Amino acid sequence: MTSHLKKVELHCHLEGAAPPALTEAQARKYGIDISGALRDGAYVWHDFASFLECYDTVSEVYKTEEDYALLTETYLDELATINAIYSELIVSPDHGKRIGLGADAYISGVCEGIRRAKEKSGIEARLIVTGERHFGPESVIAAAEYAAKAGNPLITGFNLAGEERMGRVADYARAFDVARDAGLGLTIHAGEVCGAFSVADALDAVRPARIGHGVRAIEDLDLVKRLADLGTVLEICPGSNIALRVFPDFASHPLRRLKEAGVPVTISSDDPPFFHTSLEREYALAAEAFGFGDAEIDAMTRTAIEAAFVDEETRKALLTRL
Ligand SMILES: Nc1ncnc2[nH]cnc12
Ligand SMILES: [Zn+2]
Repeated sequence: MTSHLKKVELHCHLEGAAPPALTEAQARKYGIDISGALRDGAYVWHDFASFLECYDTVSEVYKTEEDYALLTETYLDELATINAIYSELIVSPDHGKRIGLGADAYISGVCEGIRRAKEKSGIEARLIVTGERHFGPESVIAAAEYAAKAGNPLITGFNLAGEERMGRVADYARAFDVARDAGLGLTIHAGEVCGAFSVADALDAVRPARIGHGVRAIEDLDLVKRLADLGTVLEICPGSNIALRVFPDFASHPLRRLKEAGVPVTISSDDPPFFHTSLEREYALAAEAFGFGDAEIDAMTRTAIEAAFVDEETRKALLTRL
């Protein structure tokens, strides 16, 4: 039982957290046929590439500032009911631009959702702006420049997501220079679809404080030691990894082995309804599938707070609440 534990998540894509019922209502509101991406209350995809397509299709039904406020508020309200005290949401102002809403209105809607949720439950949230590899290096640089110039105190990090098989991390390094110079925390999706080399790439080209997933580092034990020595924090999303068949089952998932090798690990949900999961289930899995006790799970939550992209005052307050 992990329902009583305080929870924190460092890795959740905002549009990836859209509840199917809300997406259905949005599609109806705009007269959009969503049946290719959402059927019988579940998102439809069959591999990583079709998951990314489904994700982009779902994103299309969130169109206005208020749609984004509602989506953010809905997700954070749900998190608050399971004892979550902090969430970092991965957001794509680029998407706001693509749909004609504009990056500022997109972010402003998300911030309004954060404000509403915090007013009700006290839940804290911050935003990690992401570039998407499959839209190319120039769009990733533009996302970093937007994040750097926004001057929005809730934007505290920069990420690289999307099709991991497209290009190498070095192709996107300039975007991370921009983000680093602006004082943003850095994290990169790596070692999810591609093997250990992509995690090594991330360390060589950017050396981020955190890596999204990173689980396939287990294929190279020297690299695992390097992660442990550097203290690079992994944002591990076991349910996502099983749904995307990165590993065949929880018994072969390396969460425990990475932790025992001294790599700082944390638990997140990634794109919960797409992967038939939730932060609540990920915490339950930590106990039931991986055999961690309450104290070990609390220690991972503490690691997450210590690695969070927040100001020191907020970090201290979160540690006190834990
Ligand atoms: N798990 C994932 N990996 C890469 N890009 C993503 N975008 C949304 N979810 C993602
Ligand atoms: Zn992700």
